[in-house]
Amino acid sequence: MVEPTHRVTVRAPAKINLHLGVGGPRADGFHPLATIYQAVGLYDDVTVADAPDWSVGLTAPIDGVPLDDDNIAIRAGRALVAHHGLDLAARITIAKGIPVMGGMAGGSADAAATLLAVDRLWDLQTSDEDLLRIAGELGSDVPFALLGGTALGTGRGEVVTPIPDRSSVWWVVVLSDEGLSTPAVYRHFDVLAPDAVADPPVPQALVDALAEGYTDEVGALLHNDLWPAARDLRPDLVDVEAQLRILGPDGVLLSGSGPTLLMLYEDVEEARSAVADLTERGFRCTIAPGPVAGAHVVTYA
Ligand SMILES: C[C@](O)(CO)[C@H](O)COP(=O)(O)OP(=O)(O)OC[C@H]1O[C@@H](n2ccc(N)nc2=O)[C@H](O)[C@@H]1O
Ligand SMILES: Nc1ncnc2c1ncn2[C@@H]1O[C@H](COP(=O)(O)OP(=O)(O)OP(=O)(O)O)[C@@H](O)[C@H]1O
Repeated sequence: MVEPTHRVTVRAPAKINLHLGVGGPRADGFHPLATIYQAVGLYDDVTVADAPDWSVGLTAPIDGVPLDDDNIAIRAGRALVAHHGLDLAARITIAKGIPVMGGMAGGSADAAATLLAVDRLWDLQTSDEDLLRIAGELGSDVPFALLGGTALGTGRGEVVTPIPDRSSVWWVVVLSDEGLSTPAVYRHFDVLAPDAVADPPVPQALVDALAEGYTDEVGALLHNDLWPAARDLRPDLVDVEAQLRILGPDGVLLSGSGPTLLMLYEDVEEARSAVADLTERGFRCTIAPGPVAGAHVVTYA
């Protein structure tokens, strides 16, 4: 008789920040945030299978993704097993669809996917509260990758509250050949904004526009406090941003800590023609819908 394969695959989305309000650094070095997250349709698929030891691999090699204990997916797997006081291990395989070091939280998506996959693999029945807490300990963006949809993020980004979003939009994701380091962007933010407030305000007008599904207003209200720091570190982004605005999208935005840039479209045909135009001019870009679901099981065997 053939032994059953014990294997679970979880899909987790990329995120963008429709609003990223950043305050001055706290005593622990992290920055207080008031952010509106949205999950968008670029995904990593994470498969976990019983194994004698923890290990991680990619379905295709990608520079910049560690394949040792530094990989956040292994840290997530170990953390959940330790939480339950168990001595179990898994082989983790990641199929990456989210750009690496693009400010779209690819590593965070892998951590969230691994938490859910490991929970299901061994039927650990972790409560949502515990999963979100462990996620927050792994990284500021990880809880949102579990939640998906559109949400308010506070604290250092790890405290997430779903908000109503009746918009249904298309993002043209304009990639960069080189990544940007998140800590470096935050450090430069501190230089540029030494008087940043301790408590950045919730962007109520954007919250209301999302609840009503008014894409035009959402486009006009997109905002990222890290943009001045990112464009200082990567001056080439200034010209790219200007070229994107000329195409007349409903909005343009730096994704998280960058360097990925985003164009907002309500109409998918307009988004497609922007991609065709930009591709012809040598840009690397793709389309992603938003909002989409958070981490979810796709296969169980
Ligand atoms: C830029 C964003 O993606 C916006 O959602 C996040 O703020 C970054 O989230 P993340 O990559 O999950 O960040 P973490 O892994 O928690 O922290 C990485 C580093 O980013 C900086 N960091 C992150 C979050 C935050 N609120 N303040 C910070 O200063 C710190 O230097 C920290 O050492
Ligand atoms: N599973 C993983 N996938 C990608 N990067 C990982 C992973 N585990 C650890 N890392 C490390 O995390 C760093 C950030 O990678 P990631 O692709 O998550 O960046 P990002 O999308 O800019 O993140 P964020 O938007 O959360 O700041 C990389 O330099 C890489 O060394």
